[in-house]
Amino acid sequence: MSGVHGLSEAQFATLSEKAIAAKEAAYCPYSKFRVGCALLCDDGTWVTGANVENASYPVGICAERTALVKAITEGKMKFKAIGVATDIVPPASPCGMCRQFIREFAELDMPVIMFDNDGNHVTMTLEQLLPVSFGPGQLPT
Ligand SMILES: O=c1ccn([C@H]2C[C@H](O)[C@@H](CO)O2)c(=O)[nH]1
Ligand SMILES: [Zn+2]
Repeated sequence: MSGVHGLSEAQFATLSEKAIAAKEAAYCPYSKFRVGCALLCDDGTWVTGANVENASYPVGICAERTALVKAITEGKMKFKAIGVATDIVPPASPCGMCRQFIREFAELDMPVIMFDNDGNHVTMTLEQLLPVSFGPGQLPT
């Protein structure tokens, strides 16, 4: 496949647009740190999410897990890429909890594409972000 990180040029452009647009839905009155996430599902559909904070701070949820919970509960279980957008430079990367959450549902070579506020991006595979990871395959059947 031609294009960027295994995605077509059009898919990459849409991932960027959707992750950046998803920031608008953030509920982050405490941190004021908006995060948007877009998932490209393997059926070609898209799911987005944003961070949703809480007056009891630890109860808040990150954009990545919001998007994944939406997708999984819509029956979308496989993903080609995940895009994460923030308002900072250089781009933020998913927190440890989200890396493990993504690990449950993604191949280790799935690209995690992080967009900054200057129109630049950094791509890492899930395995690069979470090496020597623990996943469903390690549990006895
Ligand atoms: O990759 C990240 C990093 C942080 N946050 C959220 C959590 C919290 O609402 C705010 C500040 O940490 O940003 C995300 O959603 N994703
Ligand atoms: Zn997180």
